[in-house]
Amino acid sequence: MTTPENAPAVAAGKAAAPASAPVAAATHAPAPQTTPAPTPDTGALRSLLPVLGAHRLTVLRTCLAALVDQAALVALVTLAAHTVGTAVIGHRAPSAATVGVLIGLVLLRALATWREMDLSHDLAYRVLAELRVRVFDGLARSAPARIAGRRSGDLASTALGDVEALEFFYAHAIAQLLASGLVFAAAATLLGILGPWLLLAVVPVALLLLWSPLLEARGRAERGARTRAALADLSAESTEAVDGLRELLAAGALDRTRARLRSGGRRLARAQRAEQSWETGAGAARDLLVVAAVIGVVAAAAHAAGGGRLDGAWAPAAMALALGALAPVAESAAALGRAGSLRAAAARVRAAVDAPAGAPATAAPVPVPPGPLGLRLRGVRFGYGAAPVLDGLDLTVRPGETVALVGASGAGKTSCAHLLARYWDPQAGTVELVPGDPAHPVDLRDLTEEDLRAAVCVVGQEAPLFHGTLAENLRLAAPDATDRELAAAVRTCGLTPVVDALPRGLDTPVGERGATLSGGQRARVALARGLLGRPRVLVLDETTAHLDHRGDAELARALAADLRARTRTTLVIAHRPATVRRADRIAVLEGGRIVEEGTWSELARPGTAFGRLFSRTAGETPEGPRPEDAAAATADSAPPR
Ligand SMILES: Nc1ncnc2c1ncn2[C@@H]1O[C@H](COP(=O)(O)OP(=O)(O)OP(=O)(O)O)[C@@H](O)[C@H]1O
Repeated sequence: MTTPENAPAVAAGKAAAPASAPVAAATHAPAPQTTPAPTPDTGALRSLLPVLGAHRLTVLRTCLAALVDQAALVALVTLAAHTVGTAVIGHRAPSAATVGVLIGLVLLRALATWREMDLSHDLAYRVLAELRVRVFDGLARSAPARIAGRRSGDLASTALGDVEALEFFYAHAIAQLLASGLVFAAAATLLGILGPWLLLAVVPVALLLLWSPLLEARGRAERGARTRAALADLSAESTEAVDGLRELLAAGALDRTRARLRSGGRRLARAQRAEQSWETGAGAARDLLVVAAVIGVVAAAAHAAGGGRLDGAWAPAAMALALGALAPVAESAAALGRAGSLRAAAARVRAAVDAPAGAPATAAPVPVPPGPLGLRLRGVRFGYGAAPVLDGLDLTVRPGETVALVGASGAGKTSCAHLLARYWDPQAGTVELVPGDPAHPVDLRDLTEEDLRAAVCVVGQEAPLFHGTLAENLRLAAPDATDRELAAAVRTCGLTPVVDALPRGLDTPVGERGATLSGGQRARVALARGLLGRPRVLVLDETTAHLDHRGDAELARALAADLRARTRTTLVIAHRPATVRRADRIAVLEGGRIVEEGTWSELARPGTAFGRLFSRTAGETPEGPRPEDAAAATADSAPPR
């Protein structure tokens, strides 16, 4: 199971990082963070090969086209050289049949090249499209465990850049290797028939060519890993800079950001340069080897022809045959080398594809009991690192009840909400839904994802909206919601004036992340979105923190008046006293467990943890709220229960 401790390491496909550190990485960290180049993973490319399984026929056709392409070339140059040799030595013009075969080979080669390119790219793009979805599935399955501590640009880099980099491997390397092996075997056999001694120049060079990528594999993998890491950092840095442009501008930090981008760009350029220089050098070395082999064949063939052991017309043909056989081997060696440098990309993709589920699916799901549902956390222990955030937490919210969960900042309230949404599983204890008959609770781990999402809805403070219309955003969790239901949710959440003021009402695009709405309006949309799914358990994590006191009170009134409120169970996480005061009961979280429970009047006494909390966090004594809270609470003439 993915635990908060191991998730980031699993995610990055690299050595484990301290689990508590990563949260800050998602923000606009002032200091540049660089992704360490992961250790090259020898099996990464191989492990992605099964993805080709669904495209066996295309793989076969691609290999066949590559084989015809390479064989046609070798046959063409060999026959052409033999024709020239015959013309020079035997003074015989080529026959019409020879010319016909030469023309046929040219056409066949052109056709095969086109077909091979077409098929291999079709195969590669289909495989990449599938891999992208698998990467997304892996990220979704393991979120937020996996994405905690990873920067969104880094994730985008995996989902797009790393997958894209593998195009070469799928489009060229595989078919190339297979075809060049077969063509070389055939050409070498022919050379052996012409004169076994010719093989002495060709076979050692072929072996050397194929051995060279293995020799330099480690170095290549390390250089490739450095490039992928630099690319991921630059992608993360750029994404964060664009996302936080306003904040950077306001903080006067644009120059520093520019400097960071420049330094990231230079780091990437250095890494790419190092790869490129090596590639160029290795290419030159391969060319030298091929030329040396061809010269060897020419010398041996000339010697044999002079000694009458070889028909002179075959001497140029032997040279062409050697060249034709070795050139694809050299290309395969280049492909193998390049594949080595793709191992880092493959490792990152594999880490995403194979990411363990943050909340593994159950093998034997149980149904959610009908009727109102309460919730219960029993003996829950949970933490992100060595130290637990929640330790032996017990909390029960009865069906239909509204409980306010309060605690100092960092006490673990949001962690409770995340356990209820099953973003994580507790390390000990259980999180349960409890029906009217408390003897038959169901553990969240025994529910299907679908049932859980239908029963429990967690609305956070920063629920982002998506690019699209307001209606599309509202229907996120309930795509089949009718216009009437939409209008009702809009009314309940006090969005009617907002919708009326929009140029196209509910069909108005809200901009990326809901940029055209205010924070309070976004919070209302998030709540309406949650209500449309008709959850039986609603968890509001500082959902109304962006609203003013009046808005908060209005929303509470509307929620209480909502027909389903009688059966809906609500856990409210809030700092605002007026919000807390409306709850039926208050639970105080301190030191990882619930230390006090009771109504406002029971707890609002000096000397209680609740009293200490509110005098500290709200500048208010528990005996009496501040004037504005008192006003809001009074205005709230219809407390929920
Ligand atoms: N993904 C995470 N990785 C590591 N540590 C985390 C993560 N999320 C929260 N924490 C830590 O867990 C502790 C509890 O955080 P949590 O968000 O649950 O507190 P909270 O009571 O909701 O705080 P607040 O009232 O400020 O929102 C904090 O110390 C926080 O730094």
